Amino acid sequence: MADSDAPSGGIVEAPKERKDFILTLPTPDGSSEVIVHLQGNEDATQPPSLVNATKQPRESPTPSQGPQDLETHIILSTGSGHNKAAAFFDDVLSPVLETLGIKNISKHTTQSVSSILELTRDVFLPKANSGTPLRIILLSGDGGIVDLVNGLSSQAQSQEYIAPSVVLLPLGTANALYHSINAGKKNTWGISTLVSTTTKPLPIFTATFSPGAKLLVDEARGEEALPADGVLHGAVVCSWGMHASLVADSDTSAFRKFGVERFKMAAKEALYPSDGSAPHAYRAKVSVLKAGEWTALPEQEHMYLISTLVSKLEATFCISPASKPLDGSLRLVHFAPTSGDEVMRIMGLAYQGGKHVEDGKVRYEESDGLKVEFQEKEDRWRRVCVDGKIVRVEEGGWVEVRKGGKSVVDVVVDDE
Ligand SMILES: Nc1ncnc2c1ncn2[C@@H]1O[C@H](COP(=O)(O)OP(=O)(O)OP(=O)(O)O)[C@@H](O)[C@H]1O
Repeated sequence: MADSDAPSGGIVEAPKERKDFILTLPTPDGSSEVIVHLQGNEDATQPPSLVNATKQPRESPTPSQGPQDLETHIILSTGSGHNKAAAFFDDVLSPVLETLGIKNISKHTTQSVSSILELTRDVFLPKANSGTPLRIILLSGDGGIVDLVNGLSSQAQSQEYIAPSVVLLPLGTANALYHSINAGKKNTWGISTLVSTTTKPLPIFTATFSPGAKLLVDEARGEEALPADGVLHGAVVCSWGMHASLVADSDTSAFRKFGVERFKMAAKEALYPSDGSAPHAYRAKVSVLKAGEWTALPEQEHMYLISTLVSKLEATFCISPASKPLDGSLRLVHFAPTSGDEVMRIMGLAYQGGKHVEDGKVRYEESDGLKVEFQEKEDRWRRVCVDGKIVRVEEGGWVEVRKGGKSVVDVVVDDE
């Protein structure tokens, strides 16, 4: 999408150009290198295809430092994005791994919405707790990583706990974490990190909900209890107001097939109600935590409220330009109710490298936490988004977000 006329809600029209690119990866034993030739998709939001992967001896072999000795798992999240994880594995990843000589990988294919959480609790957590270093290659969107984080946080970690290393391959819709970690770099779809040995702890936040809050599942047809302590962990954003409503309203299989367009479609309905009324003004007492002190915002009504650990919500949608990859800072982005056109204008600035934060209507600041005490009667205005998951809070309830919490996974990043 042309930057200047981007609609709100995180929508990008893909550039219609095809670009080939070549990656050179050392084999884990250091003796050879693999030349991976990929053909970019015309639609840049869709994964590339493999032209070929060829191996050649290295001019000066380096001693083995690669990740070949680690127990490695691959997760294919078949419900993510355009449902391309399994095809990407077969057509691209599997031949590349084979040429690299990386074998003995356990492959897990999701069968349901809870597959990653169950796998994490049943397999990864016990291994990590017993001190086994794990490498997990994750083909999913942000939902996969948040399931890993919550699964690994579901019980106390042992003294021997070793945080699994996670290689992120962005096969979801928005892939906010991946695009934020790799901001300013060429999108290699994570292939460049397959043999990296550099890892960084993944910063997280905790969102604590008032009793009775429920996780909405199955296109909001069902609901599940939250963990007993009411805590969800996130690595991307916690939001309420317009952003959470757009994510929730467009999380149906009917909308999902449109990719990132789904947010735009939901935005039209939310910002221009068919009865001609103004967009909903979300009512709550909102407080911000800084240096141990809570301060209430002067506004009682809100439109947009996000607490974010990342800079980008999509490849080109920069919600927090001051956030640096994996720096652990939490930032608030907020504005009060306004017209649909104004929301479109402000959100359009986010596509211009995050210029919305310079707009007089937008509050943008670093904080240590956020508390929302809801003053809404209708359920639909009390929906909170944690990294794409939707939690409905009870009437009179609240959510409190705080940065920090024990990092339970390390993210594999490009070796320098
Ligand atoms: N086989 C499956 N059946 C049902 N649900 C699935 C299946 N595989 C994955 N899912 C669910 O689909 C959702 C995919 O979320 P994920 O965040 O990975 O992708 P996304 O929403 O397209 O991307 P993003 O969050 O980056 O926009 C998750 O809730 C996941 O549990």
